[in-house]
Amino acid sequence: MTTTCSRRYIGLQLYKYASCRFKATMAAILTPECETEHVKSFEDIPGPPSPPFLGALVNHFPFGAFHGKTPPQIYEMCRQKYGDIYKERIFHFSFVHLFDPDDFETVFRADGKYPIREAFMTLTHYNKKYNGNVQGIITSQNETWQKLRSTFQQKMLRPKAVAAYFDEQSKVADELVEKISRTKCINGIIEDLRSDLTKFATEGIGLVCFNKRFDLLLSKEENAEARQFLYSVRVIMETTHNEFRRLPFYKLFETSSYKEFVKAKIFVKEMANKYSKQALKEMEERSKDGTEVDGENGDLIPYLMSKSSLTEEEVFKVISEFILVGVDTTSHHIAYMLYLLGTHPEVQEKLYEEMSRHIDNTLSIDNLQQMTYLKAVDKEVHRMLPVAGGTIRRLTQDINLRGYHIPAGTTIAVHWEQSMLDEVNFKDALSFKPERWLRENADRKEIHPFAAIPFGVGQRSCIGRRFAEQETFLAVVKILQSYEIEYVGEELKLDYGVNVAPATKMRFQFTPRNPKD
Ligand code: HEM
Repeated sequence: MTTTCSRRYIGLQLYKYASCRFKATMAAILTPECETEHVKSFEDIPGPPSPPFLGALVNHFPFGAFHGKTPPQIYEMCRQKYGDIYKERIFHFSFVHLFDPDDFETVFRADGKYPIREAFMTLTHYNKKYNGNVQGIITSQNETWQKLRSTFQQKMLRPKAVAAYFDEQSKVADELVEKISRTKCINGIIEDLRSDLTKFATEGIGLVCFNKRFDLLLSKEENAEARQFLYSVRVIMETTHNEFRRLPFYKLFETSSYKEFVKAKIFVKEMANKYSKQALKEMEERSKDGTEVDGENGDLIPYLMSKSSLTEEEVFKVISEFILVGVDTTSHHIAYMLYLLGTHPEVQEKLYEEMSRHIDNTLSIDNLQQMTYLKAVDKEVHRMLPVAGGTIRRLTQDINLRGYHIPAGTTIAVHWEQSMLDEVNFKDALSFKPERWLRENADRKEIHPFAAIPFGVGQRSCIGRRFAEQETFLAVVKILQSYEIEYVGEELKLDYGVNVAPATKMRFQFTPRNPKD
């Protein structure tokens, strides 16, 4: 009885909290007319000099204030100077930069029916020019985006659909462990784990997209297609990043870097098409045996190609996007998790103890679900070393932020990388403390729900999240089952491209838990 009452009480408090927040947010979105006179204009928002035409881009030129600085250094510099909101103009686009979780909440709640995120401009342009303007989930907007998103989401975010890949992903994780045991030198050291983690994540995407293995981890034969594929992904990501802060000459004529991009894109597209068709053929075989194809038995893509209202071109497009955004994100995140575990032996030991308590012989989905410390470690890794430092939204309606009027059409940059390391939001923010995420920790309630959102929020948040989590958990748990790990490389440096990548070699020492290994 007491428990029921206290649950009701907590429920009521949560409801009050949520409705208060909602009212406050709505007030920020829709300011009554009588209050608008106190609202400052968009022009009043402070920010770095943005001279005509090039705008704030000039700050990145040699002798400019931002030259040679990393994006987080630039954001921090501007934040110190202008506060928790500042604006800059690049060409004719205005960007408003935000750092406070309350403001993130206002922006995401104003997302509307079709949240707009205009990133990957080179890809959008490529699709217009070379792909009959068929865009994927990442590059499309409005109704087109909604149609793609809702069709894929129905299957990709369902636990059952993700669980269907567990056994195969588990085998890939075993191969990663085997690869580590074959590669490590006599003293257990692997000089750089990054390429094996990329191969591991590529296998993961191969499974999700085509139910196919590329055999990249253990095969002794050189796989030329895979090599070309990995190279192409790199070219696409690098060009996408580099072109973002350049004049978009590629729209007028094909610059040499854009030509490379197109070549790489065509390669990925052809590969995606080839394997999608193979997967479809296999599905047809399975259907003949009477096996049901429902998109939840590891047959997601063939299902979408044959049973959804999407065209083959649309499905292929989305698949090639998954390949682009699903490999580096997951592999970098696993690298960061191993890095933080490898530099915090006490956390590693606590995680290993939890694993020993939950896993008997073979690792199952239920085991993973029960491991609360593993999930806390994962969250804390995302907080300290996020693969994506933030996201952007183009406002679909006017809002007020921090007393300023922000008109619809403005692009907002939400910098959660800064909010996640801010002492205001997290006690002892620069320390790796997974315990802060445990339910029994009273401080957890103090964490603002929008302060750490590494997969984004709302309808436009990451659609591959569950796959990425399952893959990460499998890799880390299986490695720790066999080895105690220590990071023995140089101080970690980061490379800020489309994703935040480890720029230093990921050098680890693997000490077998069982001395015979
Ligand atoms: C650790 C791994 C990953 C991280 C941290 C991550 C993070 C993100 C973030 C921050 C966004 C933007 C969210 C927003 O704007 O609100 C996003 C979008 C997206 N992600 Fe991921 N992601 C990961 C793995 C994956 C994987 C494995 C896939 C594919 C299987 C994937 C597919 C996508 C897609 C398609 C979108 C665009 C969604 C849309 O626009 O509707 N991601 N991801």
